Amino acid sequence: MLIDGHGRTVNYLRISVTERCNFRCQYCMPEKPFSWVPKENLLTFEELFLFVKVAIDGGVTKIRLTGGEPLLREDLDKFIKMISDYKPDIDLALTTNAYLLPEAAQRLKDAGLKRLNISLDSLKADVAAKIAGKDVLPQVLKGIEKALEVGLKVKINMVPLKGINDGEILDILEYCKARNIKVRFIEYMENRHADQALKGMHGREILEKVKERHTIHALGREGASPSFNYALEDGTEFGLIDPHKHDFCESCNRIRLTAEGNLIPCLYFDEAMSIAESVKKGDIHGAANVLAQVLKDKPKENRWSEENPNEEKEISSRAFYETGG
Ligand SMILES: Nc1nc2c(ncn2[C@@H]2O[C@H](COP(=O)(O)OP(=O)(O)OP(=O)(O)O)[C@@H](O)[C@H]2O)c(=O)[nH]1
Ligand SMILES: C[S@@+](CC[C@H](N)C(=O)[O-])C[C@H]1O[C@@H](n2cnc3c(N)ncnc32)[C@H](O)[C@@H]1O
Ligand code: SF4
Ligand code: SF4
Repeated sequence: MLIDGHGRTVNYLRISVTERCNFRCQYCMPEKPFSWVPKENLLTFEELFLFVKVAIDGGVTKIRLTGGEPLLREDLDKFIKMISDYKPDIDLALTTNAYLLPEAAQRLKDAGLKRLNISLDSLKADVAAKIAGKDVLPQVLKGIEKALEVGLKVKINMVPLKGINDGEILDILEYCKARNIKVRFIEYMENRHADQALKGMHGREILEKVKERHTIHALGREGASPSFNYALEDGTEFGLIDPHKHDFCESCNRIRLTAEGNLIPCLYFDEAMSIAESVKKGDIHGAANVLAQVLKDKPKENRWSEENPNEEKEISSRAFYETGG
């Protein structure tokens, strides 16, 4: 078992396979970064897999591939198959913007992928284009339908933003309800890479919108997930991810690995330690030692603070496109 310095069990590894993306979401990467990590600095899938084996052997039971946009990385299905063959019962999932899913979904499923979390912020083409920086909606909707058709389990992530897509919370809920998929509304997390003019919706405001049409009751948290779940009157479930509360940090079970081999103990902070040197040498013990050190130093909680008029809001300098969210 992997236990961190605060006694929490870590069994969830999120791997960002690329920081590149085909979208420019306002809350994540409104402009192309000044420079990408050069291709030669990326770890190969064989090198990443060496660490995956260390993590699985240590006690990781859930792996999520993310990015940037993970479907931009060539041969992703081969990496999925390597992990799935090594541990067939692993909870193996992917977070994607779905743009490339229409042609990729079947391959991902065949390779052993089990679940997909898909970002869908609007059902209006012009609003989706405003958020993502290009016309994406038709392709994203096609991607969702294809994923369902091939039998992948799907969840939807929506980030409600004031004055942009805040009027669509009920529509996205209806869209998901009709397809029997769960939506999680994510509070916008302030960070230095986002468009600084954005205003996120507070979890309380999101719930108020849902209550305009539904009666809801709280179900609670699902294990160590940051999502707090609710049910509508007919049993339809949805979730709220609210990082401005720190209660889910108490049971944090995750670490993050970037495409260049930085092992990140917490989504909020800049700290990281590299496994690149070890995995490039095939040094399993070296990689395990870096993992042990990162677990030891894992922060207790993030610093996104509750709305407090007397306090300036904390802003993370971590890029979501680098950590994979
Ligand atoms: N504050 C905080 N937010 C997180 C963390 N992990 C995920 N989130 C938020 O939740 C969003 C959705 O995460 P996903 O990539 O869908 O993964 P997940 O929520 O672990 O997915 P499930 O395995 O389906 O529960 C992320 O983009 C973040 O906004 C975390 O460790 N801390
Ligand atoms: C960084 S993206 C990577 C995977 C893929 N490109 C996607 O968009 O699903 C992962 C998740 O992070 C979320 N995200 C990005 N920036 C965020 C922010 N500032 N606040 C809250 N969630 C954010 C996105 O909505 C998405 O669900
Ligand atoms: S949220 Fe995902 S799709 Fe949007 S810019 Fe970031 S990495 Fe790309
Ligand atoms: S903010 Fe940091 S400590 Fe809290 S759940 Fe996320 S990774 Fe864990």
